[in-house]
Amino acid sequence: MNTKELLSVLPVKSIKGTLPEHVTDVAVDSRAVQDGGVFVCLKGYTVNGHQFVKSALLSGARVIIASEPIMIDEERTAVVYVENTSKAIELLASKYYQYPSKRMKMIGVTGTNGKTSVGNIIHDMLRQTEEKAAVSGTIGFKLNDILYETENTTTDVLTTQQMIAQAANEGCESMIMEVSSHGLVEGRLAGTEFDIAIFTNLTHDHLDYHKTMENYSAAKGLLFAQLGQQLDQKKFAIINADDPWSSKMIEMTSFPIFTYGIHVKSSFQATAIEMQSNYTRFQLQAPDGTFTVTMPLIGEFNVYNALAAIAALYAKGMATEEILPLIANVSTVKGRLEKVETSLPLTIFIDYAHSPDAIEKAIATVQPLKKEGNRLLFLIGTGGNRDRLKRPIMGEKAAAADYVVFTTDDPRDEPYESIISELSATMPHDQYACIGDREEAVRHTIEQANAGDIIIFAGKGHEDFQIIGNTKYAHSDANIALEEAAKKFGDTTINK
Ligand SMILES: CC(=O)N[C@H]1[C@@H](OP(=O)(O)OP(=O)(O)OC[C@H]2O[C@@H](n3ccc(=O)[nH]c3=O)[C@H](O)[C@@H]2O)O[C@H](CO)[C@@H](O)[C@@H]1O[C@H](C)C(=O)N[C@@H](C)C(=O)N[C@H](CCC(=O)O)C(=O)O
Ligand SMILES: Nc1ncnc2c1ncn2[C@@H]1O[C@H](COP(=O)(O)OP(=O)(O)OP(=O)(O)O)[C@@H](O)[C@H]1O
Repeated sequence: MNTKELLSVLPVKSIKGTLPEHVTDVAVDSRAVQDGGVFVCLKGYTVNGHQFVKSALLSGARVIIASEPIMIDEERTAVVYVENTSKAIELLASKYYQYPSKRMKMIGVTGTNGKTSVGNIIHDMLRQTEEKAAVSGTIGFKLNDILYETENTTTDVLTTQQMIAQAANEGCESMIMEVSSHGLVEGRLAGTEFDIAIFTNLTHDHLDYHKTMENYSAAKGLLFAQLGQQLDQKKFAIINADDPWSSKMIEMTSFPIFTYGIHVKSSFQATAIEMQSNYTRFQLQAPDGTFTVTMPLIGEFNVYNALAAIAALYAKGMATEEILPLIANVSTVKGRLEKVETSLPLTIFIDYAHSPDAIEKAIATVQPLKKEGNRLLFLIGTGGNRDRLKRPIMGEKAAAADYVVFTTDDPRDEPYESIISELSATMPHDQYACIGDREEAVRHTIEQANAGDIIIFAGKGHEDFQIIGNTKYAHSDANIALEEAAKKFGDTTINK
């Protein structure tokens, strides 16, 4: 790209050295710099990117964008000084990738729980219609059925623009993005023009970062503010009317709103909900009529997720009648109350619940499936070095199960003891165990289970690793559970 054109979006303080006519790439990580590229030095939480200029130069950087003095040979590499490099990359990222979000319908999903579920349900329904679509979020970046790994739920601004450009270049008509509150606050969505913004819910999580629920709600609200002010465009907000924070989100935008809910009168309202062990049926009042919806997703929380997804497709221009066969065929989302297929005399679910509300919802969904005389066993862990305030509340919610195993999730540098003692601090009954090592905890859960029992292994969902210290170790709740259960129940026909 022409260097002057790229830099034209920046409020530049000064330039030292001679700018090359063209640059080949833009990078914020010295390890990703291309020969002839630009390296932007970002001050992170852990390290200061200005320290890595040498390594960027070795990889062939021709332009350094910095806010701190850089001592280099300006003959070969120019230094562009700006006030704030984090702000600079917000402007550069979309300029470099040519504002790719304008070429697709962009659907953003925010909320404490349900982002991955709603995003993947919408993506699955669009793919059923043969529409080319991409989805990004906690599970990764899925484009044309290929899944690429990503570091965060909402990736850094440069990766975000690069993914959107890749999706647009490969002919996608739509892209669904999970939008985290961290991503919004840190400008990772700068330059992303959303057409549809969805709010799932707001409950206790991430207060280590946001401190108060007010701050947390303001962060989520940014997605709706980011719909912008060009009111001649066809944009929509889709809001869970049953959530007490819904009015906060509604206040943030002037674009038309579709609400959804079960208890409050909404544009898309579910009534007469019938829950079965492998499907859910409900009556749907939609703006274009009343319909019966049958879907293979279970639990009241999935009724909310389905309503949000139906409303998104409606806002995108489909009639509700056309959407119903799609929701009837939708696949279960990986690691979200996902049943493990096995001939063992146990029902095992793998789930991603790691907030108090998600734990409550997962247990409430599965309890009614239990037969008389059987128990629901619930294993729950939580991450180390993260929101500690939520731990006792998680324990309190987990107590609704008949037997609880408290363990760790990604303990990182935190000792097992503090994690499990805080999780179990509010247990009102004695039917529980505290086992720091997650593998041992999974095996213990199976030891405790009797034929006919139901088990939920929560917190790891789709993840196939555990982070202990700084290392990622391979870990699968399902594989360990099946191996242990096969020993106990003498079953050898494991099919996960
Ligand atoms: C607290 C936080 O948000 N941290 C994010 C941040 O990391 P950081 O500030 O520590 O980065 P850093 O390591 O100090 O690096 C600073 C700069 O130096 C550069 N560098 C670094 C090393 C090197 O050799 N060369 C080099 O150039 C880095 O590329 C970077 O530009 O920038 C990284 C790159 O974008 C993110 O991956 C990282 O997310 C970490 C992994 C994280 O755990 N974040 C959580 C809090 C988060 O964002 N979660 C949300 C919500 C999830 C949910 O809803 O549950 C999410 O969207 O994922
Ligand atoms: N709408 C919902 N309301 C409450 N709980 C939900 C909802 N949808 C899913 N859950 C529960 O929360 C867990 C996480 O769901 P999901 O991954 O869809 O949420 P998320 O917002 O993407 O989470 P994260 O931000 O951690 O990636 C699920 O495994 C399930 O237990």
